[in-house]
Amino acid sequence: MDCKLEELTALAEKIEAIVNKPETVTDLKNEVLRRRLREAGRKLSLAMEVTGDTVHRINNTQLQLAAARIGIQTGIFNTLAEANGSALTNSTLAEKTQVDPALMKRLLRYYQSLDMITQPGDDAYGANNITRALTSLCATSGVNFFATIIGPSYNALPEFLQKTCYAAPTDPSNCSWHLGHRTDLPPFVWMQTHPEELGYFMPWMATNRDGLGTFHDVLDFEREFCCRDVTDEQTVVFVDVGGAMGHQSIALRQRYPDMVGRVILQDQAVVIERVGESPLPGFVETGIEAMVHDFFDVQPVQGARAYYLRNVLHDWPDHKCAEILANIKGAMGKDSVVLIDEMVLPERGAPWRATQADFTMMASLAAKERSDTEWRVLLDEAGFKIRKIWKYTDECEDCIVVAVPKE
Ligand SMILES: C[S@@+](CC[C@H](N)C(=O)[O-])C[C@H]1O[C@@H](n2cnc3c(N)ncnc32)[C@H](O)[C@@H]1O
Repeated sequence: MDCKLEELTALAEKIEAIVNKPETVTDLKNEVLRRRLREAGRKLSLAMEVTGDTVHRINNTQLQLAAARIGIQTGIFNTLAEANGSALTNSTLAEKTQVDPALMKRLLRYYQSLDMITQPGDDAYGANNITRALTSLCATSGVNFFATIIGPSYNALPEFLQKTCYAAPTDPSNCSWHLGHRTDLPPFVWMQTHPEELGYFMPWMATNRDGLGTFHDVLDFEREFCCRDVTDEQTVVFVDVGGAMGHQSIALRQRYPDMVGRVILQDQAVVIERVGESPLPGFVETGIEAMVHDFFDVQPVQGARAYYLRNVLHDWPDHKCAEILANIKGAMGKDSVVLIDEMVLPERGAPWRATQADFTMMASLAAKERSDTEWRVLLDEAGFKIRKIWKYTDECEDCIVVAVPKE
C-alpha cells in the first residue's frame, strides 16, 4: 500500500473537517482548483466503494432524478433556499408546500442522505449549494426535460441495442427514442405538438452550460469577422442556425454592443413563434431578427460573415450533418465561415459531462458527440477544411471550430 495508515487517517480527518464546515471551500473562486477538488473527491469516493455501495448507488440513479423533480414540483428546494440560511422544521416545510408531513419527513430524510439539503438538527433542515442549484432555471428545465424526454429514451436503450445487435445507432427515424416514447415521430417534430415539453427544452438549451466559459473567452468574434471597413449595417454578421430562443445571439450582441451588422436567429416555426410571443430579455432590444428556416432546406441568407451552429450537428448522424452543411456551403460568400460550437472529445479520459451528452444524443436522436478525428472526417467529406479549433471548457471539452469551404 502506497499511503500509510496514519496518512490516510489524517486525510480522512481533513476531509471530514471540510465536509463539516463546507462554507470554508464552497465559495472558492479559483475555478481550476475547485474542479480539481471536486473531481478528486468524486474519484476518491468511487475508488473507496465496496460492492454494495456501487450496486445500490447505480440501481437507484433514477430515484435521484425523480426525487429532485418532486423537490422542484413541490417547492421544497425553493422554500429551503429562500429561508436565507435559517433551518426550517418538517411541519413548517409541510405547511408551506402543502405536502403531507409524513411524506415530507421521508423526502427530507432522503435529500439529506444524498446531501441535497442539510440537516443541522433532528427536526431542522437547511439549504446548501445543491439545494440552491436545484432552484435554478438550469435545474428546473433540465430535471423536467430529462424526466420527460430523455429518461424514456435511456430506459429503452438496452432493449433497442439488443434488438439491433449492438450496432451504433445512425438512423434518426428509428432509435431508442421511438421505442421509449412509443411514437413514430422524431423528437423535434414530436415536441411541436407537446408544448409543455418544448417549454422544458428551450430553457434547458439556454442554461445547460451555465457557469462554464463560452467561445467568446477564446475567440474575438468582432475582430476576426467584422472589421468595420468590410462590414456595414446591412451585412449579416451572424446567423444562429437552429439557435433555439436566440440566447447565443443575445450573448453576442451583449458582448459586442457596438458591432455593426445584422444578427439573424433561425429555427423551426414552432420555436420562432415562441420567440415572437415571449422573447428572451435582450432579444428585441438588441435588434436580433428571427426567421423560420428548416436547415434541411436551401439557406436563404447569402454571404453572412458567420453561420453559427451550436449543439446542432451533434443532434444528427453524419449523413444528415452533411445535408445541413451543404445547405450552408451553398450560401457562403468569400468571407464567410462556419462556426461550429460543439464538444470535441479527446481520445482518452473524456469527462463525464461529455460522455453523458454522447449517450443523450445516441438514445434520443441516433446522433453523437464527436472526437477531433470524427469532426475532421465529417467536415472533409462535406467539403470543408478546419481553419482552427479553440477549446474553451474542460468540463465538456467545448470547442469553437472555424471551418471554411475547401476551395
Ligand atoms: C440542441 S438544440 C440547440 C439550440 C441552440 N443552438 C443551442 O446551442 O442552445 C437544436 C435546435 O435545432 C432546432 N432544429 C431542429 N430541427 C431543425 C430543423 N430541421 N431546422 C431548423 N432548426 C431545427 C431545434 O428546434 C433546436 O432549437
